[in-house]
Amino acid sequence: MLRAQHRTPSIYSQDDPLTLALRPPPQETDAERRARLQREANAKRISEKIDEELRQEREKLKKRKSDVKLLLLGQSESGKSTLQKQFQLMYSPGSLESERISWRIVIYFNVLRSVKQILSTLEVWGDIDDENDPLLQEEDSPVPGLRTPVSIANQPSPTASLLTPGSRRTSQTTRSSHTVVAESSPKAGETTKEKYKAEISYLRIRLTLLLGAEEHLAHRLNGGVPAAGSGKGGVYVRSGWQARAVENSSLKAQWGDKDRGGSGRGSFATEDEGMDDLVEDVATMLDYSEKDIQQLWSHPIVKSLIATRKLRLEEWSEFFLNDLVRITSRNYVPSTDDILHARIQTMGVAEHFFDVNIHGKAVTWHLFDVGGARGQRHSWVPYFDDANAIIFVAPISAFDQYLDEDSRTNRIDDSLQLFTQICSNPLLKNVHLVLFLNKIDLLKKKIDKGMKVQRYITSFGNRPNDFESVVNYFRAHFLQVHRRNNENKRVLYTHLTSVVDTKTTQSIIGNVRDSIFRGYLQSAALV
Ligand SMILES: Nc1nc2c(ncn2[C@@H]2O[C@H](COP(=O)(O)OP(=O)(O)OP(=O)(O)O)[C@@H](O)[C@H]2O)c(=O)[nH]1
Ligand SMILES: [Mg+2]
Repeated sequence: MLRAQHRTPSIYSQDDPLTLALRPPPQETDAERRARLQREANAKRISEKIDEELRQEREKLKKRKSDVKLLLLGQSESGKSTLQKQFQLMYSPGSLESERISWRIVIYFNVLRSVKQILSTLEVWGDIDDENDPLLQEEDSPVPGLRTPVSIANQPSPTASLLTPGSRRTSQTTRSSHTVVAESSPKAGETTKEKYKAEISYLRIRLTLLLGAEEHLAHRLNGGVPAAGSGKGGVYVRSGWQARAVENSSLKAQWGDKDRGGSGRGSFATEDEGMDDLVEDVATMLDYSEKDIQQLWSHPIVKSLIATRKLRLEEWSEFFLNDLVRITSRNYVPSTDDILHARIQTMGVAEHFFDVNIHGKAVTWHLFDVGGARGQRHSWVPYFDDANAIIFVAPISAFDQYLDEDSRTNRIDDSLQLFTQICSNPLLKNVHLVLFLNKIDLLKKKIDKGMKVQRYITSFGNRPNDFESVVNYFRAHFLQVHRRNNENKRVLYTHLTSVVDTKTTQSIIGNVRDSIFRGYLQSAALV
């Protein structure tokens, strides 16, 4: 049999070294030949698969070139993820809907953290002796953790601090306008403080078990991996956690959640049992503990500590603690407002896609929501070179706050420094730039409460301490940073925002979308 006749003719010359190398061995047996042909066929299939993948990748890349890439940048807690949720609500409401239930774990975690924070502050209060206790004496007194006020200086360079320390040390205390009122009179021989102490100890004991769950929730949210450089608490989530939680829930539903009754009160579900068991346990315990948390939250001592700013809860604590009956109810489903107020740090960079229809043209937008803590900022850079637009989010309510990562740095100072770096970065010089001066609702509240900007930022001087003057003052500093780092004469689009406010934020998003899209069409030379 002349098998050689059936060989595929070589495209290489007989002298070609490759042909020589690939030439079958001279004394090849039938079995060897079959094995060799099988190997060659396999290799060909793999090679074709790789070629196809490369082709698809090229196609994808080509397609992605025409997509809009929008980065949300800013320090931690500035409101980037909240803004991303508003985009999601506007352009992909179905996906937010499917994630809705998975937000329970974050909201429960936020509630438990707040309760824990209240109790740990009360522990310190309990140690103060009566004579020096301002809560019982109604005297003004300095607050622990006092910091030096800062002065916005005139030197916006990428590295220098934009806020330099002032000389005066100032108390952060405001005189309490609240009088401590006991709910019932002390028993014979008992002082008001003793009575309060007894009430708090009682609540502390009753809440011990519930608070034990906080650590488990944190562990679950973190995925068991502690985050370095992510600031206070270090509880963060990586991209796609909601989808994983939803997947987990539907798996549970599919399998009938057989062992639900197994984890008794007081023992938390272990990691292997899935996310639902833990969340359901916490939900049940919250339902049981609602009255105790309510009592703690409305306790005169807690109210007084808040009024005198000795207890400084997180911004979102009040939102949840004021609505405990609803949140602790057994059938609780987070509302959209709850989701917008829920707080969990972002780790790394989370990419979200939306198809945006504008003037009859559908364009895919990639929204990159980054972790803003100092230890996270290095992960932004790989996304700079093909970004089309940036929304820089700066919380201007933060004039009295300091970074969790560095308690000496005023948060407005940090925002100004970061904005300087973004404006002056050569990789970003052609990027469409939008500035959100965010958290204006909280700024209004602080000013209405009588907080003085000058107390924290000395260069504010004797300007009127009203909302408009404060906003103008901060806006002027951001505009100055932009002007001094604007060789390309690019426009800066500025908006005053409160991104938890859906109505106004969505109208601003529409505005931003149009301006980004105009720039995009021009650069893509489509108009
Ligand atoms: N009242 C109010 N709260 C806001 C506003 N913007 C954001 N928040 C809240 O501030 C908290 C922090 O917001 P996030 O969106 O998580 O902050 P982030 O910039 O993503 O923070 P990182 O992920 O750590 O970088 C959340 O509880 C939000 O609900 C606002 O304009 N007003
Ligand atoms: Mg975030």
